[in-house]
Amino acid sequence: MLKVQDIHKHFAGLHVLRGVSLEADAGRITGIIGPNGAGKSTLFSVMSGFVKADRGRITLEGRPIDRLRADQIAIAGLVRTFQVPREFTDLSVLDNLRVAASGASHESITAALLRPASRSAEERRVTERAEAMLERLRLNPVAHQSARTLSGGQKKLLELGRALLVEPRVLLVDEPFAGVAPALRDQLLEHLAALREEGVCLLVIEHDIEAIMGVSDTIFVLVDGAVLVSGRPEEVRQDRRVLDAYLGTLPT
Ligand SMILES: Nc1ncnc2c1ncn2[C@@H]1O[C@H](COP(=O)(O)OP(=O)(O)OP(=O)(O)O)[C@@H](O)[C@H]1O
Repeated sequence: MLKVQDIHKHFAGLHVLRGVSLEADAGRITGIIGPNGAGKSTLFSVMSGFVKADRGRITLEGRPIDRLRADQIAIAGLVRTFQVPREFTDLSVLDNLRVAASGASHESITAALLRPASRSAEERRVTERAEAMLERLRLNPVAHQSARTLSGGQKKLLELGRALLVEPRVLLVDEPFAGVAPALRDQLLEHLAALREEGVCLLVIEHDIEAIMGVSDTIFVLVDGAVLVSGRPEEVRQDRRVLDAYLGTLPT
């Protein structure tokens, strides 16, 4: 589904990505781990078009996407979430989801403006999709609260919901469990597993090694801007080079 080949990126003389290549399949969870500063989030930014690579190629189902803008890449089917959720803090939870649902609307703005009657039908459809997502994420009790009042875990759920309303085929999830209480962490894990069942191609960056090893089909270990090791979680866990990269012990 997603093929990343030989990606390089410099920031002000710092060689942050040094020839990263990886592949990820539909209906699979691909975990990306690595020490702080390894380049994991930069890799997501490059894949999703927020940052342009200096060199390299990215294809989505064989179609090159590395020259597209972030919005064009989202339309092509690849969407990312952020380590620090980027919700609209002044809007309610429901309205945050409505904005995401309207962005994903197939009806063009022009058509809606030309046919006002259909606009309210479109608005109803947007609200219905947002409400269905509220339900799916069990965020109904906080639907009318402003997003800034949410807990860390609820913000991660909202961020996931906003991404899902774009109906991605490839979803990049950046540190879903950071700052999340155990109960919501389990809920987030369930959502990731459900999305895999639905055939979404998931790539997940995570420092919680136990959680990511437990849910991933394949793990890539990024160290100093390059893939050090990849494989099934149980293989990666025992790899000497991985243990060395983590100074002898894998964090939990
Ligand atoms: N926009 C930027 N300008 C300059 N340097 C940057 C920029 N973005 C990232 N970097 C640098 O690139 C390196 C890799 O950062 P990145 O956030 O991709 O690492 P990471 O593996 O995601 O780390 P963490 O696990 O701590 O989130 C770091 O040294 C960081 O300071």
